[in-house]
Parts: sequence; structure tokens; C-alpha cells
Amino acid sequence: MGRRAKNKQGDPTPLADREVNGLSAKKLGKRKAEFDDEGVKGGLGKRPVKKVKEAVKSKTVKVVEGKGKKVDGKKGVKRKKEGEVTKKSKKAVVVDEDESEGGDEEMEDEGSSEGWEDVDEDELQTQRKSLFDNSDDDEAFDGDLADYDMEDGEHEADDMLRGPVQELDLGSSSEDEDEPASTTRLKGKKSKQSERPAKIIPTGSDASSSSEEDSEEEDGGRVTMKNMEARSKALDAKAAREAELDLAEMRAAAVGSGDEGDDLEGLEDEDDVEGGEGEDGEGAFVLPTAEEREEEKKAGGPQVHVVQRRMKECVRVLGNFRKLGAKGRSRAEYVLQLVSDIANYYGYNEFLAEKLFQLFPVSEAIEFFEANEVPRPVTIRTNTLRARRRDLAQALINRGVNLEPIGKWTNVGLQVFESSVPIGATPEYLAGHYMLQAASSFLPVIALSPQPNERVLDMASAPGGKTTHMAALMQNTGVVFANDANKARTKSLTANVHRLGCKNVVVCSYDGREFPKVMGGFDRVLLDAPCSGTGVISKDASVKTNKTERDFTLLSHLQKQLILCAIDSVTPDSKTGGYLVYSTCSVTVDENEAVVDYALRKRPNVKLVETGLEFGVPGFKSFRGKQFNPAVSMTRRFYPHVHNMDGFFVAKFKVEKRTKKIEKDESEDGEDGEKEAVGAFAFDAEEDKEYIEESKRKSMKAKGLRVPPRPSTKAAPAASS
Ligand SMILES: C[S@@+](CC[C@H](N)C(=O)[O-])C[C@H]1O[C@@H](n2cnc3c(N)ncnc32)[C@H](O)[C@@H]1O
Repeated sequence: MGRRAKNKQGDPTPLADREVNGLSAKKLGKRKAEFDDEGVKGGLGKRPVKKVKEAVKSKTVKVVEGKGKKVDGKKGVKRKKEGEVTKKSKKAVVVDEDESEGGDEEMEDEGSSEGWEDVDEDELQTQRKSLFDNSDDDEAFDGDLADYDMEDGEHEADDMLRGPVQELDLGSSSEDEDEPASTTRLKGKKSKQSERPAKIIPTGSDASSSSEEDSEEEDGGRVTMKNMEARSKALDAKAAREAELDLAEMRAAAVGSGDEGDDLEGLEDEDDVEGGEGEDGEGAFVLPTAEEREEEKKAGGPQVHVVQRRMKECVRVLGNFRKLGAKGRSRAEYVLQLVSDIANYYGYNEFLAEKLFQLFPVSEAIEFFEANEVPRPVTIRTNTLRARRRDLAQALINRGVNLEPIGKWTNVGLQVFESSVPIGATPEYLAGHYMLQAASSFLPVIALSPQPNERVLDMASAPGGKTTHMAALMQNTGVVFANDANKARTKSLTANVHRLGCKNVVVCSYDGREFPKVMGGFDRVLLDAPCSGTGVISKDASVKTNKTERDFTLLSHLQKQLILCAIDSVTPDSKTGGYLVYSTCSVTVDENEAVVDYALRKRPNVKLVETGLEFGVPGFKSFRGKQFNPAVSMTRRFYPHVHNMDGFFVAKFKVEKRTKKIEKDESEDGEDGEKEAVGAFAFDAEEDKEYIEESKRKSMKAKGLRVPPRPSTKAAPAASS
């Protein structure tokens, strides 16, 4: 097939030696900004801690510590004085503070970047990785799961845009064959992905006419302001068509029509390696028995070419098991072998390999695992409080940044293909004209669609990518309470809030489960929940090996608690809103559909509504025998191998008034302890058995009592690679 790889983009390539506006990078200016870690002068992280009420009263952005009194719903946090926190360059480009998100298409092309060329030479020499320092992206929850919370867990968001991952060598040389798998599995070979930077895939509906494609060809080489939109549309159209073809192929393969295995790009060189042996040829594939597998393990694991071939063969057989399955061997045996080989080949623990494998038809699963080996496109979000996308694009193009609009679905996003300057340290970045943010992170905010003058809660908000996006959509009016239980992480949140000039944000630090006790009555709530990060494995490969079954149990439990508190924090009386968006950067069902389904069961006054997102795969209505509320199909899943974005999940709820009947039912349920009473989290005796046990253990531990051993859970062996 070979099309799948085109969906992917390597890191933007530094253009160190390229001339920018007639000047080589080296000739560019000398000023070096003195900024702290968060890119804000003066170490804003050290600002004094204040209580929420004070923050509201003083109408400035403060960090608020947990355990406070209830704060009533005053709107309209007053703007800070201009320039109070954000240091702009003296020669900053003209910024129209009132420009809203939708405005940039009509703007005149006035993008001069004069005065911005004084970038320090050292910065220009910075290594690739530092292109993305100060990344603002969000991240998966990686705290201490035993305490399910926010104990630090700060692997810096910069990871998002780290240097190139090693790429898979899917062929094999004769020398390789004698080496152990662990040494031959990964190779620094240049992959197809980096040959052609790929667009983020929006949706088939974005496909545009062939004239747009023509314009791409006419324009040929470099992106200019003039050809940017047309090129973008043409690329989107092409990419969307390719994505659709890929999906169709994958589905056909899954249904099983014969030669699907040959379509697995990641494994396509295998026949060459093996000298073209097919099933009927000499050395035909024979599925190892359990004993043979044991022996293989004892001998140090299989060789890479053996694993490659076996994976391909297993996928082929599983694609049409009735016809291709060997006599006397079950489908489950092929699956077992395949999962074990996937774990080995891609470096996952077997537990997680299986969990992720189960989400997809067989051949699509390989696509997913392959996509996790490739970095996602580098994207930035224009901060419309400080800049217009057009001006920002021009300014960055003038600096030697090669970029394009992400796609029709966002009018603030830009995809960076290559850059001669560190994207996380340009004057425009430091002046808050943009946020380094994964495209997937735009989605929950677009779905929530906060309106000017509303009162909004971002329940788990650090480092603030989505908070600052919401503040911009609200045009710096109303108020966004940006909460994060991890106080250390509120430093970067506060820094971003200041850098981007958000004046309607109050930063606070409570456990989300304390809402709505500390404050409620919100028009809209975003719960971008702490999660396992199985959608962002390309950024954080540690997820492959450090997640166990217990982690998922605990996370799912925390997410269920948080979502009920989030629902209860929304006022059904809101004149303009009454919505909750739940999102995660994880693709597992336990953290997504199961949480949504739980919320629907526990809170009969909420219903799912369409996210309003133009693309994304519907959530699972059932999974492995478990039936969910059919409305769960209104939720949206995003995948690296389909959308060329981080794996992501978005659900949107409308919170309605509690009827007398609901309240009566709940109080009756409350009596026997089966369901929780209004506003307080309680467990469902049967369904939450595991959680109850875990909770008891925690409270015993806290009291210093001896904790009985946990009942044995499924082992999560480390991957042998
Ligand atoms: C996925 S990240 C949020 C990213 C953020 N929304 C953004 O766009 O930048 C999840 C956050 O949840 C926080 N967190 C973990 N447990 C929490 C809890 N019980 N209450 C509130 N926040 C919590 C973590 O500290 C982490 O910052």
C-alpha cells in the first residue's frame, strides 16, 4: 500500500544555512532575551499565593491554593494593565487586541516582520530539540497513581516536540540476522515519513476541487502568503482522499479478502528478507507452538526478521482465518503470537500491547502501532488576543519558518514544516503571539465553544494550552477558573496565562474532586482529565512499558470521580451554556467511553450532544461484550494513524435541570448506598468493587494501618526487546 506513511511528518528541519530576507541566519541580530523556564521574564512562578476570593477581588491572575471557601459566581475579572506582565519587544508587530478568531481571513496582508530579526546567534545554532523548548502542550497524567493524583509527574511538555525518534528498519540485512532482536530492531534509517512532511488529516468533507490541486502545482516551491490557503486546501484534499483510501483498505483487510498481509507497509520488506517465501513456498510459515515460544524466549527472544515475518503472516491469516488458518490451530493462538510479537517489536509490555491491539481490526492495529513510532506534526495556535494568524504566519515565514494553516477546521492553527529558528523562543513566541500546541488539543476547546462573558471552569488545566485558547475565544471577557491539583504545574500555567495576555483567568489549585464544593455555577466546564497518555506514545515512549492494569483501574476511577464533580459544577440554569466537555489524550475504552457511560448512568440530568467537530471516529457503543449507552457514538475518537494527530477523545454533555423524579430516585438509591447522592461521590457496590477495595487500602495506609496484600492482578511483563 505505502500510502499510510504519507500522513506523517517528521520534525521540522532546521534551515540553519538558509538565507532569510537576504540575510543568512548567522547575520541575524544579537539580542538575547533573559527569560526564565516558562519563557517569562522575572520568574512569574514565584508570585505569591492568594486565595480565590482575593484573586477575584483583586481581579488579577493569582495562584490559589486548595481547601478554600466557596466562591460565588462573579463574572468579569478585570483586565490587567497593558504590559503589566508580558514583556514585548520594543518593535513588536502591530497587534489588534480585539481581533477575534474568525477575523483573520479578511485581513490585509500587512505582515512585515521588520524589527524582529534580532535573534541571538546562539539561538540559531541551537540543536533541533531546542526548536521546541517551552512547548505549551498538555500531557498525560503521569503522577503517582497509587495516590491518583498530582504528585508532580512533570515530564516537561517539551517532550511533545522532541527530536526524531529512531525509525524502524523494516528490512533486514544478512549481518542483522545474526544479531539479537534487541540490537537490530530499531535502526536510524530515514523513513518515508520524513521524506514528505504530511498534513494533518482533517476530514473527507474538506476535500476540495482539482483546481485547488492545480494551484498547488502552479505555485510549486515555497509557501507564500498568497499561495498558503490554496496549497493548504489542496493538501488537505489529497490527504483526506488518501486517508479514506487507507481506511477502506484497512477495513477490507480486516474483513479478510485474501492477501491483506501484503498491504502492511511496516512489514512489506519482509518477503525480500526471506527471499520471497510465501505460505506455499519452501519454508512456509508455521505458527510456533506454546513450547516453541517458551524455548524461543529462553534463547533470548526471536530475531527481528523472524518477528517481522511472523507478524505479517499472522495478520494475513487473521484477515481470513477460515481459509488461511492452519488445521488444529485456533484464532486465539494467532492473536496471542501476534500480540507478543507486537510487544517485542515495538517495545511495549504485553499487557498494553494487547489492550491497544483490541481497539482495532487486526491490520489497523499495526497501523496504529506504526504511527506511534513517528512524531506528529509540529503545530502552533495563534493567540488571537495578541495576533492575527495571517500576520503571525508572515512574521514567522520571514524568519525562515516553513508553515501552512492546519486545515479548514481551525482558523487559528498553523503547521510548522521546517524552521531555521527555535519555534519555542522566537520573539513572537515570547510576546505571546502563539502557543506551541498539538492540533488535537484544539479539539475539546472547539467542542466546548466558550462564549464571551461566561463563567468557565478548566478543571485540570496545567500547563494551560486549553485555558488560554478558551480565554481567547471569550475575548478576554467573563472568567476562566484554571484549576490544577498539582501546584507545581500551576507555575507554567500562570506563566502561559501571562505570556498570552489572558486577563480573564484565575489560577487555582484544588483537587478537582473538591468541586463544586469550593465553587460551582459554571456556564461551561472543561475536564481534560489526567490520563494514561496512550494517545501520545509518539511523544512519550515510556507509556509503552510503565502502564499496568492497575494504573488503568485507578485512572478510570479517578476520571469517574472527576467527571461527576465536573457535571455538578455546571449550572443547568446557564442562559448561554450548560455544557461539559470531557477529553483525554488516551485511546483506551476504560478512560473514555466507560467513563462517559458511567456519568450518564450516575447523572440522569445529563445527556450527550454532538461535539460539533467535523471529523473523528465515533466512540464505541459496545466493547468486548460491554454495552454502553448508544448515545456514546456521539463522542469522537482521534487516532495518530487516521488523523495524523495525537490519539484523543472528546465527549460533550448538556447538563439539564434535575427533575423532582431524578432527585427522588437518587435519594432512594442513596439510602442503600448503591448510587451516590447529589453532589457527593459514592461507589456502586458491585461495579466499583475494585475501587472500593483500593480506596479502603488507601485510607488504611493513611491511618498507618497494615494494608493487606492486593488480590493478584494480571501480570504486566516488561517487553523483551
Ligand atoms: C492532561 S493534563 C491537562 C492539560 C491541560 N488541560 C492543557 O491543555 O494544558 C491533566 C492535568 O490534570 C492534573 N490533575 C491530576 N489529578 C487531578 C485532580 N484530582 N484534580 C485536578 N487536576 C488533576 C494534572 O496535574 C495535569 O496537569
